[in-house]
Amino acid sequence: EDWQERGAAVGVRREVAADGTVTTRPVKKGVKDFNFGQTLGEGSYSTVLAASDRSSGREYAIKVLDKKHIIKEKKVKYVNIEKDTLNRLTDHPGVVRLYYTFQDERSLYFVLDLCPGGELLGVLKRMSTFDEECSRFYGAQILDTIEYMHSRGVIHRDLKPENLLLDGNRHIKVTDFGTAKLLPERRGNEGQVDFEPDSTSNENRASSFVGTAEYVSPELLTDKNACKASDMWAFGCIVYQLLAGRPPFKAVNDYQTFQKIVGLDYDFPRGFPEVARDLVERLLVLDPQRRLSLEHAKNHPFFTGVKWGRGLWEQKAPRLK
Ligand SMILES: Nc1ncnc2c1ncn2[C@@H]1O[C@H](COP(=O)(O)OP(=O)(O)OP(=O)(O)O)[C@@H](O)[C@H]1O
Ligand SMILES: O=C(O)C[C@H](Cc1nc2cc(Cl)cc(Cl)c2[nH]1)c1ccc(Cl)cc1
Repeated sequence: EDWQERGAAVGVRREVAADGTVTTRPVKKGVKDFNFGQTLGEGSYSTVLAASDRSSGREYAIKVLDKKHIIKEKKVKYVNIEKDTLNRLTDHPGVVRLYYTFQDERSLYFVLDLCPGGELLGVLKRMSTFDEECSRFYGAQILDTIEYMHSRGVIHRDLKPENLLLDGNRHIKVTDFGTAKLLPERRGNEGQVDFEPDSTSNENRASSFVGTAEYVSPELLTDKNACKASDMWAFGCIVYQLLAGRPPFKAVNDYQTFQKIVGLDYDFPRGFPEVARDLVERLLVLDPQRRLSLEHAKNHPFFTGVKWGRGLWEQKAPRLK
């Protein structure tokens, strides 16, 4: 497919100044501004291609969505949520960056950070399990990014190793925000009690299921309400999976997996490090209000020695062993 044939379109360049102020300048970016390369992967409604900006030479991943398919599959809402969420999460190294969006008569385009390391899931499968040092490093980067997302009023709702990509330095980039929940943007979301019901109340909530069976929180299964603590549940499942090589709740089908979750039916393999076991046990708590908070998780002994903040993102990723 020759991507150059498409028309140019209006995109928005967002600039974040040193003091964090974000200015958006409309720049005319379109298909013609990029050289498209290999296909990096396919989603249900998307193709992701490597591409380079013809003027700067800079490399990106461009996610291309077919408009007809999006409309037919009733995914317009998800695409616009993904765009709005990525536009809210512009200044953290752990979130995949959205540089431009544009469209032409046939497709929508997201110009994103290129993550040449692929999915964390793929790396984990090749390694079978991560050792404690690697699990601590990746666990810390994921937790640091969850803290940032929550501070910006974003609940991801589908955290899982497939949605954790690795950049050129093998650092984490969280992606796939189409099913995120955006809390109303208020100054400083911290400490905000976010048990406010979802935009649609229970009875007329679209019963469309959010999330992926193995990582979905019990509260989403029982009262359909996701909250920030739901991301902490998924985080607990991910830490368990890094060290065990499989998620804690996995059965022959989704229904059986749900049964295991609501029954807290899981156990640790022999040799699972005690300090990590304690962290996971405090995260995989059925009552979201009794689940380990983000702050307490950061201070848990499993993360002893982690330099939180900028240092975490400037250090070399540990060799995968
Ligand atoms: N920024 C990126 N850099 C490199 N590869 C990427 C990037 N974003 C996505 N990919 C890869 O492209 C593939 C498709 O990703 P995409 O987000 O379009 O769909 P998906 O979310 O994986 O699938 P679905 O839409 O069914 O959930 C994925 O396998 C992912 O590994
Ligand atoms: O906010 C904007 O810039 C405008 C549009 C909004 C938008 N226009 C659409 C047209 C179609 Cl056919 C489908 C979707 Cl999901 C559409 N979303 C847009 C353009 C590009 C991308 Cl990647 C997302 C949304």
